[in-house]
Amino acid sequence: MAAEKGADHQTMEASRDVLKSTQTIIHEALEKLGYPEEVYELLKEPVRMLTVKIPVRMDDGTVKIFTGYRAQHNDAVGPTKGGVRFHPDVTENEVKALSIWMTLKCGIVNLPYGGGKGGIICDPRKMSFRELENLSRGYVRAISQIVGPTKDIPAPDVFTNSQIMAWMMDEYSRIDEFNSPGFITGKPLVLGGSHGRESATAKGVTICIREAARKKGIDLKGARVVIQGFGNAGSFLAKFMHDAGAKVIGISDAYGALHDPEGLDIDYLLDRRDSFGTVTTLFKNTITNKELLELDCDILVPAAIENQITEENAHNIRAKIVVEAANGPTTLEATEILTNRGILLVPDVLASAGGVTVSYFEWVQNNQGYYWTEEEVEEKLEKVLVQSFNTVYNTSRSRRVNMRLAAYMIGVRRVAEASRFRGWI
Ligand SMILES: NC(=O)C1=CN([C@@H]2O[C@H](COP(=O)(O)OP(=O)(O)OC[C@H]3O[C@@H](n4cnc5c(N)ncnc54)[C@H](O)[C@@H]3O)[C@@H](O)[C@H]2O)C=CC1
Ligand SMILES: O=C(O)CCC(=O)C(=O)O
Repeated sequence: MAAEKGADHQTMEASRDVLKSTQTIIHEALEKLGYPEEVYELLKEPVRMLTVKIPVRMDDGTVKIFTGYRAQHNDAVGPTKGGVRFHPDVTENEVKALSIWMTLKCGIVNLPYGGGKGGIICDPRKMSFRELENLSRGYVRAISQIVGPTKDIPAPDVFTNSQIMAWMMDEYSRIDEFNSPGFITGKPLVLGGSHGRESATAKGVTICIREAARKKGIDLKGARVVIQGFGNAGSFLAKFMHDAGAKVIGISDAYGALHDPEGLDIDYLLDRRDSFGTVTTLFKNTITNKELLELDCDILVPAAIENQITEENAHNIRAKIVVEAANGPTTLEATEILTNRGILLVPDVLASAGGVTVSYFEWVQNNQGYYWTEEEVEEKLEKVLVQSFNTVYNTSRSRRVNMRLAAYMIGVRRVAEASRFRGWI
């Protein structure tokens, strides 16, 4: 019995290894497209992975050594692109998987980039402003040889923001001896940021929710929405859903969740949340993140971290549509369970691509030195995401595969073709 339990545990651990599960779907997508095995061999891991040690003098005078990563999945299509995550649970495999997802996202929304991603094992919620600045600058010094406006362009992700992008841009500009706004995206507007970047991920998710709701015949007005995570993606999304007339009945952060079947006071929560997306600590009547995911609702949006919907809770999900704002929130097994139950799952590599799309717009504006209005940015984003949603949806119907596999087929084809034309495979 004990041995059986051990085996079960191992299977569960494997199903939560985001790199392994991504590799499994890439393999399946390439097989469906008829590519030979060597294409998989090239695409199953990043072509480059740098691990760095970053010494930071802390406010108490001690020196702490942080570990950071930068993964560059594949640059056949163009320079690599993707955010930097500051989180205590960052791992090498997670960063690798995140970089692969960036390649797929860029392929799906048709951006001239490959995928990259970075991460530092740290807890910014427990660090001072000065310590965070030193860590951000130290990271850029450590990875400076492999990044740059035409090589690999970072951006924000979990627990990083426009201030951190500004420090990183300034540090790179010193190393480059040049003012280099195109080195990084998600910057403050005064430093060459783009209108609409801050809310872009949530805008993209909103467009996907709207399109998915149409397909399912759900009216957004009055629809009950649950959102896990109240940071950049989750909080803007709550606002957009509220503005669209939906009822946001549940939200959460790393410490717990809030539920009100009549609809939460989103404006109040937005006003009270801190810069790390924490708000539930202000309340007594909280529920757990686990309970939040299983609430009766029409639309569920995981917008926090990986492996939240698993084979353990997928049977209990009561939403009609699940739209992944977070990267990797649903395991392979859970994807199958939800699909078999007739729940429409809009995958991360499509639903969360609004962020990198407007990052691309920011980079284009930096390169041309001419800036667009918020309306121009929004109009362009709308076009890209509606088209991408329909391409993935139609592929999933015509090839009789779920939306995740359809999205992978579209994303992986682009990088495979670029690698083939370059003569790499
Ligand atoms: N910021 C962006 O432009 C993009 C973000 N994403 C993805 O969206 C997700 C959220 O990212 P952001 O909103 O940018 O991050 P953020 O740092 O602004 O907010 C993160 C939110 O998740 C919560 N959280 C953290 N650890 C948690 C845990 N263990 N359990 C439950 N909640 C937890 C935090 O309390 C916070 O509310 C991530 O998966 C990220 O990779 C995807 C595309 C672009
Ligand atoms: O804006 C970007 O370049 C990347 C955003 C990101 O890291 C993501 O989509 O996961």
